[in-house]
Amino acid sequence: MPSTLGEMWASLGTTLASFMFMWAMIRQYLPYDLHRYIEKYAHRLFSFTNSHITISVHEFTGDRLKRSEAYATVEAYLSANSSRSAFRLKAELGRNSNLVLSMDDHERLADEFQGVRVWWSLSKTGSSFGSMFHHPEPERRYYSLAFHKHYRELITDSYLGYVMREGKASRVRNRQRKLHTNSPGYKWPSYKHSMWSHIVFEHPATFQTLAMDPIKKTEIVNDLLTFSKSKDYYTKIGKAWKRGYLLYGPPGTGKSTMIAAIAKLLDYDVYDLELTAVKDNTELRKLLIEIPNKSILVIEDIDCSLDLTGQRKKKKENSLDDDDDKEEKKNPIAREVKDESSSRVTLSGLLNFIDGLWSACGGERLIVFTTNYVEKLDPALIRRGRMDKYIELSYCSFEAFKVLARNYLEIDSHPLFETIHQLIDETRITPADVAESLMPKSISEDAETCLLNLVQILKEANEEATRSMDKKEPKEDESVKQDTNSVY
Ligand SMILES: Nc1ncnc2c1ncn2[C@@H]1O[C@H](COP(=O)(O)OP(=O)(O)OP(=O)(O)O)[C@@H](O)[C@H]1O
Ligand SMILES: [Mg+2]
Repeated sequence: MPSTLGEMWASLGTTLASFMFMWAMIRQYLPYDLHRYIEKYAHRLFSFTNSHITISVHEFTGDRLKRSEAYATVEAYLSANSSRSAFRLKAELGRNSNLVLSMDDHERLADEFQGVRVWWSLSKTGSSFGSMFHHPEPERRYYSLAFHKHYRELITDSYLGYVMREGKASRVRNRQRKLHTNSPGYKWPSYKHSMWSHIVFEHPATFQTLAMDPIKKTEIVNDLLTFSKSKDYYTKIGKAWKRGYLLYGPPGTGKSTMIAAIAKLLDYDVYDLELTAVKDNTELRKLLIEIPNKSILVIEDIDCSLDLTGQRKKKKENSLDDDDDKEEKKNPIAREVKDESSSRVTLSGLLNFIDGLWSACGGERLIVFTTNYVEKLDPALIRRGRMDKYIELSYCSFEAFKVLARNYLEIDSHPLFETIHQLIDETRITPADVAESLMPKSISEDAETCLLNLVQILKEANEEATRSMDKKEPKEDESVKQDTNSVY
């Protein structure tokens, strides 16, 4: 008898799942009012007779701003099962260029947990095309889980937890690191349009290949690893789980390279925020909400991204005889176009973004600013608490050179190392320049030729520096200033 009852429930479940599947297909082609009407009465009718429960997991939540983590996790969990039993699958590129399969729209599949059968289906509402009856509605996907009401507790208490755990593990296994950037131009963001667009991030830099003082390097690596394991600690001290890094130093000293190395070390995604493309503070907040955990938010060259002090605007407002202002007054359309194209992100908006209330949504997040001119930054932006760690990337030391020699020439020692040691200590040369001269320019060039190349460049740079020092001797203050800002 129990087996007959079991079979009956199973067949009822299958019928119900088939019905839901058919309905999801049909409703796309019906006018919006009609399918809402049918659904309303169908639900009422089913609630009298239905012995099954359905749980939906929608793709977008939180006022439709953010893709639901639960949805992505269910998708990952089902992807492992779907490749075995679903008939229509979609494929996406996963880690190491492997294809990851998941069920396609309007597909369904059965799963079993502790001898209980459940049914998953993927449905879609809305469509990108309009019809003669209605306007196009944005597409929204959702998974439905159907099971017999007899197993309510088992499914809600155990099965869903199991799906989440398995799904998360599968996401980690198949995850590919991505480089995201904010995409301007979506005036009316919709369900389909994320505020960010991305590509797969395969930067080869690691901390091993990064040329810098080894003690400083170990300290940074330890700091990062401690951060990534400190969830409980941050909760205990009542602080949002995030950390700010300010990387500063002359161009070509490895700031961007270090960001790539951090992403690799922690297996985080990179969100490269182009501040000048952000329309205003509201858009900035939306961008922040979309950034998931385990990510690095990067704002490069923060000193030239925007006029963050707001002073330029004030100055402009005051100077009525400014040519541009006159032009704008004469031509209101020109002003409008200018307003549209220029960003209205303010310093206070950015500070709120970093450590205001909004910054606490999500966790395990690094915020990295880079600049060539740390002294130009507003102190409010880089005070402790906002930027927790300042890292100076400077000119190439002998230790850093040794790392580059290992990377580029695969050597740990050479008779020329001593000469290079002496010269490099007296010269201000960036790791980028050293790297360039160490790179063989043809297949016939061996390590010695490359090292001689470097010796030559170091000597030239030294002579050049002495010459310019001689010239500028009388204006000592100015020369020091220029040296710190020099561009190689
Ligand atoms: N510390 C370093 N270790 C290893 N390679 C480096 C280092 N610094 C620079 N390089 C090499 O020089 C190139 C330029 O470096 P990178 O883009 O990281 O400099 P940056 O400090 O970000 O410069 P900018 O201030 O102009 O953005 C890199 O592609 C890398 O090959
Ligand atoms: Mg850079």
